[in-house]
Amino acid sequence: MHMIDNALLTATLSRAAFLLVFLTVVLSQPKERYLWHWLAALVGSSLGAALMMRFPANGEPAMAVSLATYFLFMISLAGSWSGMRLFYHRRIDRRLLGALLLLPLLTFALLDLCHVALHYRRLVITAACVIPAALTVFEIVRPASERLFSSIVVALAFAAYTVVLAGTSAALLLDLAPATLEGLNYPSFAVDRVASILVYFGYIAMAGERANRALRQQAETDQLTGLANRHGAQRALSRLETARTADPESPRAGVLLADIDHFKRINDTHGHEVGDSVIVAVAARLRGTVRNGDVVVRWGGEEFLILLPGADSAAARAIAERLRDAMIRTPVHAAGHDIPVTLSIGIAEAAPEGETLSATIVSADRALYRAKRQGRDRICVDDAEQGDSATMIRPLS
Ligand SMILES: Nc1nc2c(ncn2[C@@H]2O[C@H](COP(=O)(O)OP(=O)(O)OP(=O)(O)O)[C@@H](O)[C@H]2O)c(=O)[nH]1
Repeated sequence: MHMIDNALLTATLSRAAFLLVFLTVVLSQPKERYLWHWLAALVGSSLGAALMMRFPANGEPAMAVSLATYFLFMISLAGSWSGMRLFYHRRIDRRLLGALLLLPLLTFALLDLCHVALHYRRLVITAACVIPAALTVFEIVRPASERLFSSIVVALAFAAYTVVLAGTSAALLLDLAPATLEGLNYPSFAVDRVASILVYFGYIAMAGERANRALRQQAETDQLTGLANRHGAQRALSRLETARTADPESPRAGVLLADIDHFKRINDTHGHEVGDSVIVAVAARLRGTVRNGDVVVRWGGEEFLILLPGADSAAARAIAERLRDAMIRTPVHAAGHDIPVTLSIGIAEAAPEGETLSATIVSADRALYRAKRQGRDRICVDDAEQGDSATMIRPLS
């Protein structure tokens, strides 16, 4: 057996093993269309490698075998590209996909009819392979809303394919490489061995990384309002806390706890679904009233935490007034009812070198409790600077 046969045989067997693993991944998430494209790509490259074993080392196989083999390799590269587009929620241009698959084969057959030397026919196929390989790299590196760590591995693999294919094309064009299978394939085999492993595992890692992110996002998001939930708030809290600890001169941060007044009555009068709509409307109003860098959290049932990085006490009070006014001015419209909603708000300030943010939230909660006790629809400030050891709770309205 030739060395090239050995190489092809082991490449084919290892591809078949990877394929089996990948198949289980696809079947576990059958709705992810990109996985089916990548599966087609992997099947294409496995069958292509198997068919290539039938190529004579120094000659040319039957035309049908050549075309079938090159078609499978085109499926492999074009499927990688189309799968990558679907992965990033991009539309696939069917005409481009068709051209990537068929144009090289048509050109190869046409050149054969015109008795063009094998050398140049193989050049056409090799050069055509560069396009989908480079496009796949482009789909990964172009700006996207989602950056996945594991995609780097796949991008590197396709960059290697692009370089080797382009290099082989240049060598064929300049007559530097023999058009024999051995001459053409030895450099690409070495790259293919490594790159195919990166691609197979990279695909699985990309799908897994995205699924993990989605799960984490889900766990940290309140499903009713779309705001961060208490669990999700921990990340923002530790980010702010780290910044405060690292820089003793860091700006203050305002902490507000806002609670809908007499919410139980709203539920009892209008029903739980209307109650839900009120919570959603209040969440949207809170989010719409604060700045982009501020953090709004659904802290509990009808309670919201608002973190205002950089806001001193006066700024936090002004924002709390704005929130309270926004609620008073416009009743919430839900299920045909205009429901008046008021908020009680507790404020505390995390001063530089002062208490931790978690402790500040406890202070804001104390101020909120006082606002409730004093009649609701009001703002109270837990102002440590006003007293010595005891904390002053000052109602603002
Ligand atoms: N519809 C709906 N109700 C909720 C949700 N979460 C909590 N609740 C209800 O909110 C009500 C809160 O009642 P309380 O804690 O007594 O507070 P309140 O009626 O707003 O009175 P104060 O806060 O003292 O002004 C409870 O009846 C909870 O069942 C939710 O997601 N949807």
